[in-house]
Amino acid sequence: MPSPSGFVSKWFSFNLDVAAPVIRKVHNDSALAIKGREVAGDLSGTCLFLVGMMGCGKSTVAKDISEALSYEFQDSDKLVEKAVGATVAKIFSDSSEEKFRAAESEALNQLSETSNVVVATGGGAVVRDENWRYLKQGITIYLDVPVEALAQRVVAAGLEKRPLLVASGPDNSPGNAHEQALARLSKVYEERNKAYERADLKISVAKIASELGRDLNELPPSMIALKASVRRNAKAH
Ligand SMILES: Nc1ncnc2c1ncn2[C@@H]1O[C@H](COP(=O)(O)OP(=O)(O)O)[C@@H](O)[C@H]1O
Ligand SMILES: O=C(O)C1=C[C@@H](OP(=O)(O)O)[C@@H](O)[C@H](O)C1
Ligand SMILES: [Mg+2]
Repeated sequence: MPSPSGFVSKWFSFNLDVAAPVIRKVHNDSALAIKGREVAGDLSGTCLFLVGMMGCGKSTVAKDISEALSYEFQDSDKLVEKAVGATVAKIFSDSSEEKFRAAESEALNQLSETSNVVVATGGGAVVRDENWRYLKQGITIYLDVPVEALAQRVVAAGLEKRPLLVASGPDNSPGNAHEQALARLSKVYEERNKAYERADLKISVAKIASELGRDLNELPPSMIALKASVRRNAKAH
């Protein structure tokens, strides 16, 4: 039978193991809330636009930032779906990418005239010059995530939601779903890298993970949101 003191120390070490992630989350959430209030004062209503590759976490992280700032959250893909009356995948398959891009530009145009909104843009929003006129009405934040991690996430989430990663016509590309997604994402990244760099602020998720000694995929979105919260003068660089 274990001694009472042995039992007590075992009990506490067990509970610390279980509680550590919870404590970290509570700590992180309250740090985000404090920083949110501070940053919201500086922003005075200026919109934030998150840009970056498919799967980098724009939709997830933008929601956390909006809550911390007491801002509204909008996802340009959702606005496009509402305006067209079809899912992104359906717009691509039944109409064309061009139709999707036109509706995306219109959604960004409307969002650029609002205030107190954090916007998750679609990964391709940075490609059209016209869109930068809208994005630059607010502060743009590039969430940079390595393509290897993007491939894991988009395959896990299901590729059907991201038509650009699904082969059109007979697919003769070698490899499994992960390898195919990785190859397509790498190509898209090559084409868009420079456009993402036009953002006012770049958040390297790999760098945050390495500074915190954490795995890239186990970094809570709220922690990324904390690093991505900006001051008004972020536009100056
Ligand atoms: N920090 C994170 N760590 C691990 N997975 C994440 C993280 N942020 C988002 N994800 C997951 O990655 C996938 C893509 O996220 P999402 O926010 O939709 O990206 P985006 O809008 O940039 O395409 C989702 O399944 C989401 O749950
Ligand atoms: O990179 C792209 O061109 C796209 C990204 C998607 O949004 P997410 O970046 O939220 O996946 C969506 O807008 C559409 O499938 C096209
Ligand atoms: Mg999204």
